[in-house]
Amino acid sequence: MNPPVALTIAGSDSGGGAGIQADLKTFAALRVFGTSAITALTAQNTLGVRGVHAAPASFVIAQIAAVLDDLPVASVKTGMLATAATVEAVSALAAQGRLPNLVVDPVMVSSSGDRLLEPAAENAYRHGLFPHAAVVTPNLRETEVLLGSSIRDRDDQHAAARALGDLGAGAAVVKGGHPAGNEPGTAVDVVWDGKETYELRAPWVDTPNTHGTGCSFAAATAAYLAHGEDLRTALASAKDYVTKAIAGGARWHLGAGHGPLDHFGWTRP
Ligand SMILES: Nc1ncnc2c1ncn2[C@@H]1O[C@H](COP(=O)(O)OP(=O)(O)O)[C@@H](O)[C@H]1O
Ligand SMILES: Cc1ncc(COP(=O)(O)O)c(N)n1
Repeated sequence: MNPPVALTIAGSDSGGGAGIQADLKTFAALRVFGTSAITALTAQNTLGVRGVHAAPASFVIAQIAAVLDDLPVASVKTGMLATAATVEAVSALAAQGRLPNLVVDPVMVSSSGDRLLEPAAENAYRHGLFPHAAVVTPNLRETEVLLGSSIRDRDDQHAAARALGDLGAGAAVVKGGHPAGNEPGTAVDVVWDGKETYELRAPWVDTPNTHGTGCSFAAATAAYLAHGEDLRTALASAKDYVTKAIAGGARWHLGAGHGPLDHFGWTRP
């Protein structure tokens, strides 16, 4: 029997914690056959990004087309798209309806603080890609950049999720994995589902090992959509999966910086 197939369009993290590597591990852990189109190589580890080498947008599209022309892709996730040209080219494919169940994680900056997106690409996200997404999943900082407003508390986080929805995505999640928006002890993400906002809540895990949390949450959402779950269920399942992977990663020490997550439950007691 065939497994469901998902496609990730993202950057490579040589350190194995985020990007394409996190996405393919997440897909495999959730029993989805993963395919990939690589937008950029990064020379990266848990401490930071040493270099970025972006692929030409035309070759990103060539990879996507090769996958779509042959395999039954049920959902698509975008991560680091690196350049405005790539955001625009992927948006054009999405506009043709070729990217089903599209989860857009608008990666801009790594957890180590390094830029992963040309500033010129921000507008292409707002007006090009977002209108074709089933769901967009920015973190607090990315949301502030995209909306040009600051998020100081939970009310702001709810208003921001709604404002992102106004840009045309089917749904929006403002992830709260960064302390500013969090009540102590809880990781709160706010979802706008097209009608109302609600919260995804999970226990806060006290750990430096959060490299790849956003990638893994978005990839898990795409994986559950590929399994046929509706969006609300897929987001709840993805939140549960990423929380467990973070809790697992808190039990190991890989690298001297922000370490990776435990995608396969290897550290489970
Ligand atoms: N230390 C943590 N404990 C529990 N959940 C976390 C923690 N850090 C992040 N999360 C969760 O991981 C997911 C990814 O969020 P976030 O880290 O904000 O994304 P990004 O990696 O894009 O910055 C969200 O569901 C968020 O609430
Ligand atoms: C290639 C690549 N893509 C994405 C991220 C963001 O990582 P995070 O999920 O921690 O925000 C990263 N550091 N590197």
